[in-house]
Amino acid sequence: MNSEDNQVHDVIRLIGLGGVGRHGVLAEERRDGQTFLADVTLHVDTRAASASDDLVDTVDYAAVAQSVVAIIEGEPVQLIETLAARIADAALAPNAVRSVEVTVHKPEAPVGVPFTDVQLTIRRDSVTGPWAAGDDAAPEAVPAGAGGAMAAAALGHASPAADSMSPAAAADESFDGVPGVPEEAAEEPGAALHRVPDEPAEVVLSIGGNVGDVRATLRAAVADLREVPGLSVATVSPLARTAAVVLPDAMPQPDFLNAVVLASTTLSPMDLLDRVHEIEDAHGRQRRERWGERTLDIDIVAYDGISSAESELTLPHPRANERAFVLVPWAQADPSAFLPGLGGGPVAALAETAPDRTGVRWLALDWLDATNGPRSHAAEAAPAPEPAAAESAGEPAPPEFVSRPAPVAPAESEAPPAVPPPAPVPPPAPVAPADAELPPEPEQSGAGWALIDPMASEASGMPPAVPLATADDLPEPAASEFAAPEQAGRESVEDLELLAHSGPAATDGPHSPDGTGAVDGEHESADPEPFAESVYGRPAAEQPGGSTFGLPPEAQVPRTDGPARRSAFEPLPPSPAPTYQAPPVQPGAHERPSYGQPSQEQSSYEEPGSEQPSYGQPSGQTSYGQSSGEAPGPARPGPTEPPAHEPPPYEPPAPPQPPGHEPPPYEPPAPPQPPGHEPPPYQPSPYEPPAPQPPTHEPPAPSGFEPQAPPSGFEPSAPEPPAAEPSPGFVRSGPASFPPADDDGELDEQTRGPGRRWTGPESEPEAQQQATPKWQPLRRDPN
Ligand SMILES: Nc1ncnc2c1ncn2[C@@H]1O[C@H](COP(=O)(O)OP(=O)(O)OP(=O)(O)O)[C@@H](O)[C@H]1O
Ligand SMILES: Nc1nc2c(c(=O)[nH]1)N=C(CO)CN2
Repeated sequence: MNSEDNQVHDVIRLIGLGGVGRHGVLAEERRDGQTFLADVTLHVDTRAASASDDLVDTVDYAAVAQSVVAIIEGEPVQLIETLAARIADAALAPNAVRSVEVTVHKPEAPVGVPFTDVQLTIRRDSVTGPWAAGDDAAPEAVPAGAGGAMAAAALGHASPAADSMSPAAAADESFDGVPGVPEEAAEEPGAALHRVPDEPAEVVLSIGGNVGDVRATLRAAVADLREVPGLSVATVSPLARTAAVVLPDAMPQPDFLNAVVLASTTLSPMDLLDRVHEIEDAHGRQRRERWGERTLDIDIVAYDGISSAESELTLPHPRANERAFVLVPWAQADPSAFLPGLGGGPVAALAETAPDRTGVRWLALDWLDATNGPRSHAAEAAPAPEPAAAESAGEPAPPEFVSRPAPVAPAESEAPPAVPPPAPVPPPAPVAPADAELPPEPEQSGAGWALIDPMASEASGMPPAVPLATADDLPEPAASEFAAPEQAGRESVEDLELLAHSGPAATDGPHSPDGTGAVDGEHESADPEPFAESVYGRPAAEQPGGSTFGLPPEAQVPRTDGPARRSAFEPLPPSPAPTYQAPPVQPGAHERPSYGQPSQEQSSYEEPGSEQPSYGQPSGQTSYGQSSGEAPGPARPGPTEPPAHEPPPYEPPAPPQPPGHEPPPYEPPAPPQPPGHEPPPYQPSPYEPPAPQPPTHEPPAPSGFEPQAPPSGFEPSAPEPPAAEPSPGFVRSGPASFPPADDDGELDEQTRGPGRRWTGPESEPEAQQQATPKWQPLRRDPN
């Protein structure tokens, strides 16, 4: 195959796709709507389809067209830039589409002078990621320095070298060739995929699933990966529960459990792909539909510096840069990780702007057993049958017995260990390095849970991350956990499984998107607070504070160490203010420039909740193109009323400050609102239950473990102004954690726990505005 073979000039054009949308900055635009049109050009290699005459070998343009119109008519956004980007994302979704050009027309824009049209054209590529919106010239040549140093990329680590490409190499990259692919790779397309590396190549794999006993499957998958000859697993990330990212107009799916595996390999990329497919198959993976429900999905996120646009193995994975369900756990495993390729960048920074970032509900440390136990082989793990798509989630797998939760097995290779960020950020390594002392066995210490702050309020001017509790706030585990750690572990696993199966509706109570995750009504009706109950092995009512010590489920991270290690929780940072006040609502305040990435919304009004990555589903239900005004499809039954004992917001006592403890890094406030832009009334998405009304309360004492610093290797692009009045704010975990209220709008004592008060936002939309997730690395107890 010569380089000519790699030049793809085929395009499918969809012209004049239109609808009435409510996009725009002005209230009238939101209220009245206007015509938007989109022209979409799909770059597709049609050779396979022309040979086979089969639709599966190309892109179904009708499906793309419908997705585009759904986006136009769907969730309002302010800017045509945003609209165009969403359309491009949808158009890029089909595997066959290599790149797209999208022109958005807004012929009725309130310009104030006679005009014919306003147009924005953007180009996006499935490999190289976004180009600058509105750049007419872009991208005949891929811009230099855009992160495409494939060969030089120190995969998995932020490094200047990894973010640079020689101008010559960049200039040689034609848009009509393979964007982002170095010249030598373009000359021999696919050749690199079959090449055995001279020395072990660093690879990043993402694993996930949402059917069956997912945690058990992922455990077994990790064990299987460890057994692959030529593959050496170095690090396994924490386990993340994530809202399913689904295709536009697709049925909602149960939440996923996701993790990332860092490894090194002497296998060629294609051989590695074959091995991971074997493991997928061994676990009952069926490929009925793209982005469908699955027992196990293993993607090769990156393979050293290899770049490939081949559809059978695209490297880096073309959507990894926008997937929080990959980026968040990856950043936890390696805070300095760097995703190579155009559209890549520091993984931690990408995670913070990923569209589905609020879909990451929690992270679990130490989710693997020490040896991966008897289920270390795929063959030994009875694959969960993948049910028909419509029924899959309705058949929860039987509870999986797990001998004990324990730390991740030791590293086996020289692949990159977790890199501790600079002080005062603690070593984030969520998994034990090879020579790490293993934490106490559960028999000695009892099962416990680490707490993190998955989503700190940015609008409040808080430090980037404020943990939620001190060790003292952790309840003692039930005696049975000490006596029968297996049982405790089993309960946790059941819970994880339940969560993965039942979706947010079952676990997040009334704040979950209605009907998206509840599969059969069984779990949520049987146990409206399964998380809290299963964590501690006793009813929530027996927990301090009447529930899981008041923490929202998203803020809880299961850990397998116990009370003996609790003292290792870091002291809290100094309180920026003596008392909490819920920060004032600042529309748009949740948006911020993130490590050099521009934030369009900063200077203009943004609708509450629009920071949500869900493309129409603000509750973390990421569904590209789902219209907020539409019914959520054939929703599965889910609870609509708040359970009586929804976990109240956590209000830990202020801990003593250690000498020399530095205050948390400064987090800037949101820019002021331009005058005259009143927020429109809040419109809950169809996936979102009615916002409960919490009472106004005095906030609790500040809590947290320690401040967070950005992962090493990158800095914010510009210094940010100080907050006028730094608010200690509250910590919340996204919309799903918003507390329920009684009929009178008050949290009752059972709900909030004795002596606890809600101090957070006064309304769900307010909470939405204040929620922007910032993930700080989980900390492993050094003891
Ligand atoms: N980086 C990659 N990792 C795994 N598979 C890939 C990759 N690039 C291309 N593929 C190809 O994609 C095909 C479909 O993969 P898979 O079923 O995992 O897709 P998916 O999980 O539904 O979607 P997505 O690729 O967006 O995660 C695979 O058979 C494989 O040949
Ligand atoms: N949360 C979540 N959503 C997804 C996932 C996944 O692993 N996690 N995988 C997909 C296709 O690979 C599509 N959507």
